[in-house]
Amino acid sequence: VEYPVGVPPLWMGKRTQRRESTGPRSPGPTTPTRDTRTIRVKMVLLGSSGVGKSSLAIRFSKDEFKGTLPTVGCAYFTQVVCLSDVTFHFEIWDTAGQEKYHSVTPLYYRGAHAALVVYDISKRESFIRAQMWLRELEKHYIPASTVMVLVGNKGDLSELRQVTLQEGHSLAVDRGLLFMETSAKSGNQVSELMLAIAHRVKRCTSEHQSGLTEWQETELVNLRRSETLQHPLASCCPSIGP
Ligand SMILES: Nc1nc2c(ncn2[C@@H]2O[C@H](COP(=O)(O)OP(=O)(O)OP(=O)(O)O)[C@@H](O)[C@H]2O)c(=O)[nH]1
Repeated sequence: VEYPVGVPPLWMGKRTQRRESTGPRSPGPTTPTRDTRTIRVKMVLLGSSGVGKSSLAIRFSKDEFKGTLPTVGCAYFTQVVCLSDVTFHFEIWDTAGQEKYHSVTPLYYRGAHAALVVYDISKRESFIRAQMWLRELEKHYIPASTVMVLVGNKGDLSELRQVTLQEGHSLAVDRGLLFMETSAKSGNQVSELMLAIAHRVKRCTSEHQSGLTEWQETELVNLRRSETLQHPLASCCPSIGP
């Protein structure tokens, strides 16, 4: 794996806890047990500008909600999700939603094991745009083994809702996607979303043998570590990233 400049690799071993957990909210994976597999998962966040991709990534990796600026190119986060017999090391690529970055986005979603298309439930336009993203992903880049997820974010803004739960659900059913409404602001359904993705990735791994990288046993340094970086090379260096 090549990491972008400034992002140190996360060392992980096979010894992890057996309880299901997703990072800081759950009791952390501080009590390693033996013989669980550790697998690296590349996950990419896509969708219009302002739908809350960065906020979701921050909520997931740090369990925080804070002011964000529009992403430039791409940002990178990590988090660990433990299932009973396997530990997933998520590498989260948070892409920029602004139109001017559209042409570089494929650099980030190629090779993704999970792709999240995010819309804002209070902005219909973002839902229409999400459908455009889904068509693009399905047509050009994403193999059947990739876990595709539709996420309706800003669920806390229900009084401003422009996209019904039923509409999101129907789109997901039509296309065979995992679907969830979340709130990065309150944290509602964010851990649940990640656990659902981990389970789906696990299932896809066994069905498709999709090339997920199993980590070799190495020194266990810190399973709870998470990193973020506003990526300085995002729009000029196609060789960065896994
Ligand atoms: N009420 C509410 N606001 C949110 C939520 N998630 C994000 N926001 C706000 O929406 C705005 C945009 O959030 P970002 O996370 O920067 O959106 P983004 O999709 O990463 O935007 P780009 O980087 O431009 O692609 C910010 O003001 C966030 O605070 C949420 O769940 N609820």
